[in-house]
Amino acid sequence: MIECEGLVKIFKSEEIEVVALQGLNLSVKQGEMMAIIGNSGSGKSTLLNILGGLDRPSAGFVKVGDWDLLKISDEQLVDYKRNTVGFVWQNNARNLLPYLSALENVEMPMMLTGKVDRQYAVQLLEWVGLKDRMHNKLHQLSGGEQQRVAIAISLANRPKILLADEPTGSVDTQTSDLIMNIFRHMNKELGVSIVIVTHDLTLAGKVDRVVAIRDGLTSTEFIKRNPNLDLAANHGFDHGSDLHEVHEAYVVVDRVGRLQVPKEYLHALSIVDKASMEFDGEKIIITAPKSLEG
Ligand SMILES: Nc1ncnc2c1ncn2[C@@H]1O[C@H](COP(=O)(O)OP(=O)(O)OP(=O)(O)O)[C@@H](O)[C@H]1O
Repeated sequence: MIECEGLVKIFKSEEIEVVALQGLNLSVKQGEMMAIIGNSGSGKSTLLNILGGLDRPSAGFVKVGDWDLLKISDEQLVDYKRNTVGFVWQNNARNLLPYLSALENVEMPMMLTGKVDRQYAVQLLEWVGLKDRMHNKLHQLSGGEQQRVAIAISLANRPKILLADEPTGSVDTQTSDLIMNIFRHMNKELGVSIVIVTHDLTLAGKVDRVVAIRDGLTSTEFIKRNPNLDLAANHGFDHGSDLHEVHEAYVVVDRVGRLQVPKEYLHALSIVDKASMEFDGEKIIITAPKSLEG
């Protein structure tokens, strides 16, 4: 569904050039629900904005469904944004119209594509638990309820992928759990792929696969050991828990064999620009460069 290879994004201004993504690889399957984690500035939002068609990649390869996002025309991009991807932001004011009711808000994107389907709009609001409130104006709803309307809106045009940037960033733990359950339900019910960007490890623990981004590259991949642990996630897997408790961690190796060694490891061994590497038949051992004079 999503294929990124060697994806590069450079932001240029008069004084500086920032390489936000420096050859990132990522693959997401149809129907998968996964999370992307990373520190502030690691490139998460940049990646999501490219996948959402809000920003153009600089180089590399990125395909979503049938669309090649490097080659897509401006006209096709409008179609892509309306029909292929849905977006949920932390600050939901971006997709909501305060003077309209919840139902009218969900029908708005449908109107833009000329395909209003009231029954489906009501169904979406039922799935997010707001059927009883559908005729309320947005300002009559709480922040958490508005976020749930935003999820219904993002799915109005039946996108194949839902992109969520810190979707639970400004709600309490209870609402955050509710929102994650809604995502899971939508994922199962509609088969929509869901990519959640977050720096909340508790939240990341509730999906099957987590990919960590470091310095604009995918560095580590965590895969759930036992999907049935979902149950555990809902009952007590909570604050302070570490992703490692339910996920197996893997370092990402790209097609040509590159992998990213964590900075702290390199620092601990005073490895700066080169290292020695040995293979003992079972393990690959990386050490500080062995002196040639030795
Ligand atoms: N429009 C822009 N112009 C210049 N630099 C940018 C722009 N957008 C992002 N950057 C830079 O690109 C890098 C990646 O930023 P990005 O917002 O993708 O990180 P992030 O992982 O989403 O961080 P956060 O969790 O804080 O949102 C940062 O160094 C950031 O300063």
